[in-house]
Amino acid sequence: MEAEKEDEDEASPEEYVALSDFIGGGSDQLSFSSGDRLVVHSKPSAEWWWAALQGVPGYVPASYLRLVTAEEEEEEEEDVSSEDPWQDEEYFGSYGTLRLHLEMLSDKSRTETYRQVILSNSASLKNKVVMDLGCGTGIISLFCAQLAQPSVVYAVEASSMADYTRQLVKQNGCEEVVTVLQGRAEEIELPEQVDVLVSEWMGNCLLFEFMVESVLQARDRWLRDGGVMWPSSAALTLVPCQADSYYTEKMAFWERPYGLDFTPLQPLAQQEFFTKPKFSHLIEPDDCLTTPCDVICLDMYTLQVRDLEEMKGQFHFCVEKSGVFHGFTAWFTVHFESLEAGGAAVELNTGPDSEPTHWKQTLFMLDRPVSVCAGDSISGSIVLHRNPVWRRHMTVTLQWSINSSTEDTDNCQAGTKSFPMWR
Ligand SMILES: NC(=[NH2+])NCCC[C@H]1O[C@@H](n2cnc3c(N)ncnc32)[C@H](O)[C@@H]1O
Repeated sequence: MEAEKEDEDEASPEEYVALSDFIGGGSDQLSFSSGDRLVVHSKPSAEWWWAALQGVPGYVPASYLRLVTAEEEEEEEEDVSSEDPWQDEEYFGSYGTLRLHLEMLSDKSRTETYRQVILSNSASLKNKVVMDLGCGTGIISLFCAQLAQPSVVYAVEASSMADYTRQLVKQNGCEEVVTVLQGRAEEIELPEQVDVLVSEWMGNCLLFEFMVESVLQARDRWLRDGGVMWPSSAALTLVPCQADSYYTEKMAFWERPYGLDFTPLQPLAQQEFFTKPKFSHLIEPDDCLTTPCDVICLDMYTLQVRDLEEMKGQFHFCVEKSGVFHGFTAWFTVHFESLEAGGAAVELNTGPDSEPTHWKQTLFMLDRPVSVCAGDSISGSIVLHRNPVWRRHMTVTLQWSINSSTEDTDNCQAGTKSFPMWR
């Protein structure tokens, strides 16, 4: 085994494709997005390999990578446009493994909220027909069968996880109520319309992955008139914020490392660390410079797929305390209306004042921080522009202007920046 390993270390570089996103911890780990191509130079251990992404070297977790086959390389020579704009192979491939399901099931705030929705609507769910879109391991369908008496739950799952979901349904004695259908929700056939369409479709910054498109198509095809969407509505919330520790870690670091001046690297640092949003950011409530504001609100009954191409929101923030404006942080809240008229809605809030979730929050760093004072205002707009080619991706464009409250300076600092998520 040893000899073989050494041989591998000497092997010529090989090209691998990333099966899902990875955020590198520590300075020598490489971050990458699902679908990225990495060149693996050496395999010092089974778990961690030394690789490069667009020339930037670092350690990568071997389990996230799949060797690019000779056929794929040939295909690329022939016709690069053969790439699936939905990247379904990588997307459903990653959901065919346990890693993401474990992350979602371990997220108590998320999973308990869906359990609470079922529990608080238990009586109204009696004899109802339910569709669980993108059921994954089937947790929501199992809650329905365990906590209520629907007549049937159609648990739809496109990835290979569906085979295991059937076993879990049987293992928990729910096969009378829950029917697992493997396939894309846009393509499967249900035997009947549904009274309730429940799904956990929210991605980073609410929309990344654009699974919401599948939910809208299923709504238009399978939700009966008067049927209920869970979630019923969604809101993207934004706040101008400080991000001093992140700024220090990625930018200020280069000022005096070990007494040396490394500032010529700062343009590189800005490009590498501040060009894309930082997802899984945890903002402290104290980092908020103003009261957060809902900038985009989605009504799941009226939202149309065409609306997803470009969603815009305006904002006008009043700075409540002096500090450094490093960027904006975004998160989302979804609401589940009660099946009973007038009943209380259930809310899942992924913001800093709620229990942390696996989504955490998303940080958009400005190129240069700006000092602001209480009384200043930060006005502008946010545009979520869906990627016309890569249909699960989008670009978030923020435009802002800062109006200083102190009369003597009429400096109205303005700026705009576009952040790809992730292509
Ligand atoms: N909240 C999210 N961002 N992701 C959590 C739910 C994702 C689950 O839905 C499945 N899934 C996603 N899209 C679809 C689809 N169109 N049809 C069936 N299953 C799907 C996917 O395979 C995974 O098991």
